[in-house]
Amino acid sequence: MSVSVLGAGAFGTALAISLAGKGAVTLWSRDAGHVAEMAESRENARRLPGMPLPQNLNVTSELQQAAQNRVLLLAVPMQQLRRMLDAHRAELTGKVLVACCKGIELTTGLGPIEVMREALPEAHHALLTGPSFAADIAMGLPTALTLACADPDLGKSLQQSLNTANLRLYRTTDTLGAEIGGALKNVIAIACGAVIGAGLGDSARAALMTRGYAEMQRLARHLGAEADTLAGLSGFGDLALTCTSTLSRNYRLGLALGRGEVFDPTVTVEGAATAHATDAKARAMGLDMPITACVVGLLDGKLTLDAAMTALLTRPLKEE
Ligand SMILES: NC(=O)C1=CN([C@@H]2O[C@H](COP(=O)(O)OP(=O)(O)OC[C@H]3O[C@@H](n4cnc5c(N)ncnc54)[C@H](O)[C@@H]3O)[C@@H](O)[C@H]2O)C=CC1
Ligand SMILES: O=C(CO)COP(=O)(O)O
Repeated sequence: MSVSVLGAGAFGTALAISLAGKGAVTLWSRDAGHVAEMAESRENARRLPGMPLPQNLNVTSELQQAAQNRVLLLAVPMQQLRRMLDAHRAELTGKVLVACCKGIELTTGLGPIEVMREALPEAHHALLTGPSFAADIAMGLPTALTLACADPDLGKSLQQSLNTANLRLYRTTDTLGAEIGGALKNVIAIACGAVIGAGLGDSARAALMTRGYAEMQRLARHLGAEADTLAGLSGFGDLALTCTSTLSRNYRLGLALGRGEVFDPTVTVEGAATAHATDAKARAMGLDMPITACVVGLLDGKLTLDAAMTALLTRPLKEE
């Protein structure tokens, strides 16, 4: 099955490089200048420098060309997904769309699968998510991800097509659980970065990861996802990676917050919008998500880290 990747950011480029080990791949960017640069240098110097593009990786800014393939990986940030679907409805109708983004849409509270179902019901939908840094994938280092698809037959077929020499795919039909895991781990990673940045120690981080995981499961159960999905790569796996590595942009934003430093606003940090979307959704549902609420307070400058820690440490005592 031939594949195209739409969105030539770090992740899209890394996936295209890995998939090119199996056969021809097309990588689309909306920016013709960027495509010309990549075609000339055989590198995506803007987003994934130092990783050569294999010869059978074709770069294009013509969506019609990329959309000749049936399977399209959508590797744009979560808050851009709907805009992309709306802009290219004609070309994307009837295709197999695999969202590769992590987050909750700010305006609707929906995850990537739900946004695709709403915006383009005339397509087939799946989600690729889990612990992986773009640079690791592009370097050929071993990685395992979750391929979530409600249709079990399509899920099996995508698992075969998208599995590569260094990208091992596990599948699930619980798309909601996979969405929640991938989205919320970024929020908890911001919190973990903040406590480490402020010098509050590894024990505090372990507490936040564990109680953050409880928050993720609470939301998943409330929305009808399978709590077990959260124990897999898309939840626990990605939480472990993102909360402990300075390669993570979400964790680095947290570090900057904890140190009182400014963070580059042009960097893609999915957890910021997702924290706001999740906090609003949890409040509307009457669900207790105190770490997410604290992250929102920190991001908005309405809560100091000291105040956030006091708020978390003085909550009523309860069973684990
Ligand atoms: N970078 C990584 O290591 C990983 C990223 N992801 C996820 O992949 C998604 C994308 O992240 P990155 O590639 O890292 O971001 P990035 O910031 O490197 O690239 C995003 C790309 O999307 C393009 N884009 C933005 N809006 C667009 C639109 N409306 N239409 C077409 N193209 C558009 C931009 O031009 C840019 O090339 C995020 O949801 C992220 O969480 C997942 C796993 C690993
Ligand atoms: O999702 C990722 C790792 O699985 C990448 O993390 P960041 O978006 O925080 O860089």
